[in-house]
Amino acid sequence: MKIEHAYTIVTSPGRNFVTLKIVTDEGTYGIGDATLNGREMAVVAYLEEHVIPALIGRDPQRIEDIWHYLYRGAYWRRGPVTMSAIAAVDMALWDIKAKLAGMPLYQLLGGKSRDRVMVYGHATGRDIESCLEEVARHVEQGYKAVRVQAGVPGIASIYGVAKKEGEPYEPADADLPTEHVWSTSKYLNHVPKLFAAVRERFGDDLHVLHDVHHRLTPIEAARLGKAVEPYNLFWLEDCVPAENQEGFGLIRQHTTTPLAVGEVFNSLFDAKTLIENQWIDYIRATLTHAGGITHVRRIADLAGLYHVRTGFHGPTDLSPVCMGAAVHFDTWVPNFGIQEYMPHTDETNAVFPHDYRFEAGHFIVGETPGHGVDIDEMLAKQYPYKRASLPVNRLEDGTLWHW
Ligand SMILES: O=C(O)[C@@H](O)[C@H](O)[C@H](O)CO
Ligand SMILES: [Mg+2]
Repeated sequence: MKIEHAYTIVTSPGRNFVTLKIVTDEGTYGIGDATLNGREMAVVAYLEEHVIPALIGRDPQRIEDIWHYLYRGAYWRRGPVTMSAIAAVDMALWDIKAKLAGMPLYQLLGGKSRDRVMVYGHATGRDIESCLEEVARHVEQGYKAVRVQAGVPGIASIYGVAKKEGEPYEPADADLPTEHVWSTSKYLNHVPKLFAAVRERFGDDLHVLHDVHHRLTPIEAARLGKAVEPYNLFWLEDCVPAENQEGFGLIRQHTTTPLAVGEVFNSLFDAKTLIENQWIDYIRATLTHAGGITHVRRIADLAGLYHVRTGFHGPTDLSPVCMGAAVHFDTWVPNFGIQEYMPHTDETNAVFPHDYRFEAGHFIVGETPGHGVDIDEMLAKQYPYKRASLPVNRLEDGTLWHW
């Protein structure tokens, strides 16, 4: 069996998605998600110019060999563009292998470790009261876990909170990056009040999460972790940027609030020190950005040795292809923690028909052979690419510098 052709499909049914399709000489095909929010076309060029020509004629069943061929063959190791491109190939090849076996992907990985996977949704609001209403709406929909992000008095707009009341939070900006003004002191004073209000209204059982979006220093994050301890967070996410991994060691000395990190990681080596030192509790690397199933499986295995569980990134800026593959992975992986879930728009769901489903705060994996997600290429053509970016923060005096 040979890879006969492969190509990328760029579509924007509400936001941009990049999909790689690999077709074998026997007619079986697989698809992989290659979406890198705000840098989409860099991955398209990487795939089209460098990866696809090297795939033609190879045996699609040799997933492990192709992974190492692409990783080592690039010479320039790691990086989000490279690893997203490799991930898309890997996801498509696992899709093909599972289709050839006539099995849903989770069966190839080792079968079910659980019947359903818990997800968390996003509640955001301009202020505490409107945020609590959004939490209530999620609870009514059956969610057992909710990420809670509210506006802060004195900060005009905050990344992570919906720009318009009642609309879902959209991570990307149209066109070029917007700039936000950030006040660490106002934020740190406000977050404990938000979680006090959440516990007061919803009681002890609801799992609550919070994302800091890399905006604090280690000692500031330590203070926040301590301050929210009474409210028993499921996790505190990306409380500091993770390039300085020892920063997590400092945070750890001060708080028992569980820590999650890794949505911007693209390899095992970004997570290795954090895991081996038991400085984190949840690893958020995604299949799409960290080299696909073949590589994320290695991260999960290392994590399992140190009691670190998975909590994969699952925003709207990853396509249903990634979500579908992730639900199979989550159903199998022994050290599963939770899965993030931001529902896609109806337009996106129509372009990417899929068989995973949401039920009572969980995802239920499908039984279709492969990862269970397809793409309607005719429909995809109706939504041309639009440039998008992620915003930046400045401190109140205009300073952009912030590790
Ligand atoms: O809030 C989150 O963790 C996500 O919205 C990420 O910021 C986004 O997916 C980046 O592309
Ligand atoms: Mg995040």
